[in-house]
Amino acid sequence: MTVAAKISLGCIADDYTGASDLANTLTRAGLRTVQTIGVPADDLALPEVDAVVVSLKSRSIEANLAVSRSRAAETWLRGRGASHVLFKICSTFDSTDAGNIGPVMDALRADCGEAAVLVTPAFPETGRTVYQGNLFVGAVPLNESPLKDHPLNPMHDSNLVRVLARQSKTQIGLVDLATVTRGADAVRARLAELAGKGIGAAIIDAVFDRDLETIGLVAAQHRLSVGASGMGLGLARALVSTGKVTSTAASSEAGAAVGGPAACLAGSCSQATLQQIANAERVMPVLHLDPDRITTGEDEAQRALAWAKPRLADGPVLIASSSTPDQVAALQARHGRDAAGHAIEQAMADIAEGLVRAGVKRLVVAGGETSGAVVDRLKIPGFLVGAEIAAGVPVLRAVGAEKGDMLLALKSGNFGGAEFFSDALGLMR
Ligand SMILES: Nc1ncnc2c1ncn2[C@@H]1O[C@H](COP(=O)(O)OP(=O)(O)OP(=O)(O)O)[C@@H](O)[C@H]1O
Ligand SMILES: O=C(O)[C@@H](O)C(=O)CO
Repeated sequence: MTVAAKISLGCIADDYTGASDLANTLTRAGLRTVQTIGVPADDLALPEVDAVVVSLKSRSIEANLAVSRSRAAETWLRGRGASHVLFKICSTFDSTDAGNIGPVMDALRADCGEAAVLVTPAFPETGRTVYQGNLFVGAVPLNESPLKDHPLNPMHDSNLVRVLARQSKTQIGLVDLATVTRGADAVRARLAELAGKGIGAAIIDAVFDRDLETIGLVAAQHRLSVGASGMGLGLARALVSTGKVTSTAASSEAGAAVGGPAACLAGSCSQATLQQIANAERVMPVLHLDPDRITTGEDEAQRALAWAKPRLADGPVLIASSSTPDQVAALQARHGRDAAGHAIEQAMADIAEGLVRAGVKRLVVAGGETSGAVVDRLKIPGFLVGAEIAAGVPVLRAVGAEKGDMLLALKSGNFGGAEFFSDALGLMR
């Protein structure tokens, strides 16, 4: 990839929707940003940028693989001059006791020799706040939120000091809100105190964007941080306010229209996505896939494509595998969690491939794993960031794609308003 100047910020995201969420935040904060799919090939030509977000699909894979892929991304980013690397995780800390946040953090920390790493999934714009190390999703603790029913990583403990300690080899400390409120020097002093005790990482509280700005000022002087888009916001604002980045991100190229047929795919089973699908039924044809048939190897993708193709000329369509938590649990009990998830992701990728072959140029995908499967199948190497559809979800313009110009929106399961699908298509011309 041609990145002419040294980049100011390197980011490794553990899924593709999370990467576009972060790329969106960095762009809005003024950093010229590109999102790449995996570690870029040497011949991928991209514009000069301040930040690169390397998207991995490493959230729910085996921890060893997540570590080796993250390390490869880190090597690439540091090789392009990134003195700070942000490991972007989910704002709801999606992971299991086996990882992958702890193992990846431990490996990256060892590689760069960081004494104590700041960690926060806070992203106040989407209702994710951290207080006394406990993550809140809106008004409720993580373990009472819909994340308790996540198909791949159900979250049953809201205390992130405990959650991360179960995954990491180092001890985990806390930098509390009272310290953050006293400012960057107080945070630095607390971090030094923790490092002095051999504590290698700390969950840091944040409730408002101003907390993230304080955190960003401290983190930017370190080599590594772990967090969601809020940490990105803090780092980006620190880079701009200290004059390390002087550019202003504005990519008119990313916003140019592509025309052509449009379609939406939903593999997320989050409460937000279920509501968005129900609302979409009022404005576009919706096909509900049969997850049992997919998991037993029936060709649901062909049925979906036969249904969609004749409708594309009349306007957008939506194809969804999404089910309620009870139905998801029942399917997983019959077929196994990973087998069911994988089969459905591959069916979604088959459908996306068929739709693009049929001329679709504008594609909205709901769900991180689902987006990963789709983007991989379409062999898209990277994205430029366009308009913001909803907090954490930008319009993306594919760069270097075999199929030419395409616009995509990759929606994290829980993001977006009730009319997300029509909101997205309204901005993807
Ligand atoms: N009806 C279903 N029953 C069981 N699993 C399903 C069903 N529909 C989709 N899945 C699987 O559930 C998982 C959903 O994960 P995905 O990351 O796509 O959405 P999400 O977790 O809501 O989004 P995000 O990671 O962005 O928060 C995928 O593996 C998908 O294949
Ligand atoms: O941080 C978030 O919540 C999202 O960007 C995400 O990673 C969901 O997959």
